[in-house]
Amino acid sequence: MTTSQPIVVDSVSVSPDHYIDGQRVASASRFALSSPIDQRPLGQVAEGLDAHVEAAIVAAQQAFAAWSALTAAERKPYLDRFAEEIGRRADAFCRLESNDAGVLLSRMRHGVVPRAMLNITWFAQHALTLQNRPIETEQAHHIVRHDPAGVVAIITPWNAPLMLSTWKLGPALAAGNTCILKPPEWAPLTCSLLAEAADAAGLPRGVFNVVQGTGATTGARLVSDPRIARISFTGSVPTAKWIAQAAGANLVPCSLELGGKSPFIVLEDADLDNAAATGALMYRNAGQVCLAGTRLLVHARVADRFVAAMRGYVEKLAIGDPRDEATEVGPIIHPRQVERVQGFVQRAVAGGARLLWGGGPHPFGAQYFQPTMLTELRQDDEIVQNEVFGPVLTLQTFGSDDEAIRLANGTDYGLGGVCYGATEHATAVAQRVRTGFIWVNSFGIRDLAAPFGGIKRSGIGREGGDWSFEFFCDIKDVVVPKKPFRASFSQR
Ligand SMILES: NC(=O)C1=CN([C@@H]2O[C@H](COP(=O)(O)OP(=O)(O)OC[C@H]3O[C@@H](n4cnc5c(N)ncnc54)[C@H](O)[C@@H]3O)[C@@H](O)[C@H]2O)C=CC1
Ligand SMILES: O=Cc1ccc(S(=O)(=O)O)cc1
Repeated sequence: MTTSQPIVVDSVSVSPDHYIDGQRVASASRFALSSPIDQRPLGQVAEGLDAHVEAAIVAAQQAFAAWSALTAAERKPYLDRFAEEIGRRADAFCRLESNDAGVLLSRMRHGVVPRAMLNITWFAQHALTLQNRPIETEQAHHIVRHDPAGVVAIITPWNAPLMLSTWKLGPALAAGNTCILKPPEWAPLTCSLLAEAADAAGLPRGVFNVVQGTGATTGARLVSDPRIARISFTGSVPTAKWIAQAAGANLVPCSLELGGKSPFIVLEDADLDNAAATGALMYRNAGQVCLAGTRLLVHARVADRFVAAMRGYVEKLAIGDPRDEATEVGPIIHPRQVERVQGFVQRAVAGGARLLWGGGPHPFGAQYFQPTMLTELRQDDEIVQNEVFGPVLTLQTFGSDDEAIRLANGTDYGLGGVCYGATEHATAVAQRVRTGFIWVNSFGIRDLAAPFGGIKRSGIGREGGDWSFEFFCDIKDVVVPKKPFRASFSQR
């Protein structure tokens, strides 16, 4: 089948086809893509059928022999070139993701594209440290090897497709695996451009493959295949449960980075203005950020002052077209998500919650929603317990540290958290919150060497630094005795 006409978005062209074994592959079946900015149609994207998934697995298996045989040092120049080719296309990446996912163009430029490049180069560099970690004991010399696992399936969500795909691809490829990326169907374009960058960088064919398609068909087929050695998934809890079952059927390790309902604690001794400014940041990406602190827990004695300060910041937020440099909050990804967000708010209000601000659609357009804050809530309310994944926060008050921690830990999620207060006090409270990470008097400080991931319903496993490689590698201990070994049944 001949390749398809490119999709052209804001003068940027990108292929809507798969990328398998170094070739663009069209599909007889396609799905429609539209922009969250203004609901205009962007084009038709290839839907991965069984034959495409099969071809990608075969290509990745064939490429594995040569790619895995290279040393990390030999793979590094390929990956550095891959990052360079991403950088060369920076403007195109920014425009595509702003148009298909609704991410701010300014954030793409200053945050996401540099981070995507670092996701590739940092892990290529870190891989060099893996093969030289002997363990010496009196008895033996242990050579601890990090061997590539095989063909890796990478499944990513729509809220940060470029960042999250490269966050997985970087370590997976640096470890010597070959990869099949299944991009999010609501925002598939930057993943397609990644294939172009990989191609230009000269990554050997089959090392990196992209199979577009919906989750229930293409994604499900991919993760159910026993030839897949690892599944790395970021997305929702229901999908994670499905994937974990498919992985379990084949005994394939899977890494699951899921949603959150992270507490944002404001202690009585907090710098309230700073805390309020950070609070307003939780509306970034229209609240479609897994790690946002969406449950404001504020000491009762400072709650009024905190709310007044935060209201001041929220009222100034510029809501609009994400391509406009001045915009701070863009659209919600899909009409279905807008409905979902509105439903959460309506049910909360019907159940007795009070709106502090927002609560409905924003006049800028059909997929824009007002930054919203609800209060007068019970801990078991739906809106307190469930991830909205939209610009909707809740506010509860507390009277003691113990109560703050009880509320903070009182959901099934455990991804992140934020704690504002006098540094020593806030640090002590933060350490009692049961999550995978928590920021003290700050938000969003990240280092690729640090572990990232959640507990409870927020996921299984950690990404970042050594943790990524522990997942993507088969770790092997080669034990070489220091003294001549002689078999004996009495040996301990
Ligand atoms: N912990 C983290 O780092 C992050 C978590 N998320 C979570 O992701 C969710 C939003 O993303 P969505 O795209 O709505 O999630 P989703 O779970 O519906 O989809 C995520 C990806 O999984 C694919 N998929 C769906 N069903 C599948 C199946 N049966 N087999 C294989 N693949 C399948 C989709 O096509 C998509 O590529 C939110 O709940 C959010 O919290 C989002 C970003 C980061
Ligand atoms: O929404 C998911 C998400 C967003 C950001 C990051 S990171 O902190 O930049 O690594 C991870 C996951």
